[in-house]
Amino acid sequence: MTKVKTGILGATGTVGQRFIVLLSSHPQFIIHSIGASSRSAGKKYVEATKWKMTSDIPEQVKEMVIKECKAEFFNDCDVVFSGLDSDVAGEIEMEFLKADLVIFSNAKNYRRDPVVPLIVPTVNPSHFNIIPHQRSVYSLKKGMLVTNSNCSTTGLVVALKPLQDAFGPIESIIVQTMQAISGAGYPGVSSLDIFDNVIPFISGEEEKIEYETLKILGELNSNQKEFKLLSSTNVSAICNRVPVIDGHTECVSIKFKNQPSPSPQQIIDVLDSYACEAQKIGCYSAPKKSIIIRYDNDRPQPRLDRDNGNGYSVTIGRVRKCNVLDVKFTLLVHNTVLGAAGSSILNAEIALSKGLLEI
Ligand SMILES: NC(=O)C1=CN([C@@H]2O[C@H](COP(=O)(O)OP(=O)(O)OC[C@H]3O[C@@H](n4cnc5c(N)ncnc54)[C@H](OP(=O)(O)O)[C@@H]3O)[C@@H](O)[C@H]2O)C=CC1
Ligand SMILES: N[C@@H](CC(=O)OP(=O)(O)O)C(=O)O
Repeated sequence: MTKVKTGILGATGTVGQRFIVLLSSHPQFIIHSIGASSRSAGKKYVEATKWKMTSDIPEQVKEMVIKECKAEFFNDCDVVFSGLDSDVAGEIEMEFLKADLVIFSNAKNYRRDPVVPLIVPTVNPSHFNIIPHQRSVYSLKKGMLVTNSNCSTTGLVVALKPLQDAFGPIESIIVQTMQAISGAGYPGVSSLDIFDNVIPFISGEEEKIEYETLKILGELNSNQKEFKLLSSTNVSAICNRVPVIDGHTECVSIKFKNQPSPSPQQIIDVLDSYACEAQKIGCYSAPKKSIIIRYDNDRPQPRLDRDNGNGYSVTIGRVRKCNVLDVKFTLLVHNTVLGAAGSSILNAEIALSKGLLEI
């Protein structure tokens, strides 16, 4: 089988390193080109990177020379994954799109764009249907730009999607996050700030969760050209940084529009039996279970549950009645796997199976 040639932008960063690990053993994709800033360009990967993954740098990547993130250097890639800093992602990703390249981005820059889908692979792959329209807007033959969501939003929508499908619209969502340090990139939050501490502010995070949830759980109009955001759902997010390396924990309370609301057991049954499209079509990275339910009172925990489903599952526990809204629970998502690089990769697998990639 011909492997899909992939490029990685921001390959030296936290998300970029996760891309390297996940792609180095991928049966369909091969790492072909890597890019980062001009500080790293021209250097061998092993020399330019402060490697922070628990496995070693894959042999095939160590000696690769980092390129500048210019479309001309990635023209021969079938797919380009972006883990670029959002300060530069906007301009670079647009240059790549206009060069008719295929980009799967982790950055926030185009998530709100009316012709760019915001796709969590285990939730809303139907939003790929906007791609023909995007291609006509930008006069593209084979290129496209697909974003995946903010890492905390990712965990939240995985839990809400099956509930919305089964029980109808969700009227109110209140979510409090406890987000890992790796979410801030490298070197990120200083140890003097985060050790023995909790920081009750992550710039722009609450606004992203409150907006992105409505786009992802919304739908495409029947003409497949416009996203219809959920309009009658209120989302309130409170975000905290905590001294955890990987894995975002979220305490969620929700109220359904339709009353009487489902019981906690009905909620558990629906979450537990959720099978997403990526699983059904047999995508390589799709977890066997998108949602893993834990029944113990003290789970999920980041250290114990973040690698469930190789980091592609969301783990949910403590599902119970809420005395203010209808139901509350705690969830855990791996912020750099399903919350970042893994989502891009699984999105690319879905695009491949939908025939959207020209290889
Ligand atoms: N960490 C996480 O959990 C999540 C991150 N994201 C998003 O993913 C993206 C990457 O995040 P993260 O990996 O944490 O960030 P890092 O700061 O760890 O890495 C940033 C990367 O961008 C590169 N870069 C910086 N400036 C330039 C430039 N001028 N030109 C080209 N490349 C440049 C860096 O290269 P160099 O090493 O050469 O400086 C590095 O490879 C961000 O947009 C972030 O918001 C999304 C979801 C979760
Ligand atoms: N802000 C997130 C990570 C991130 O970069 O998010 P986004 O891709 O939405 O900017 C965190 O700190 O955990």
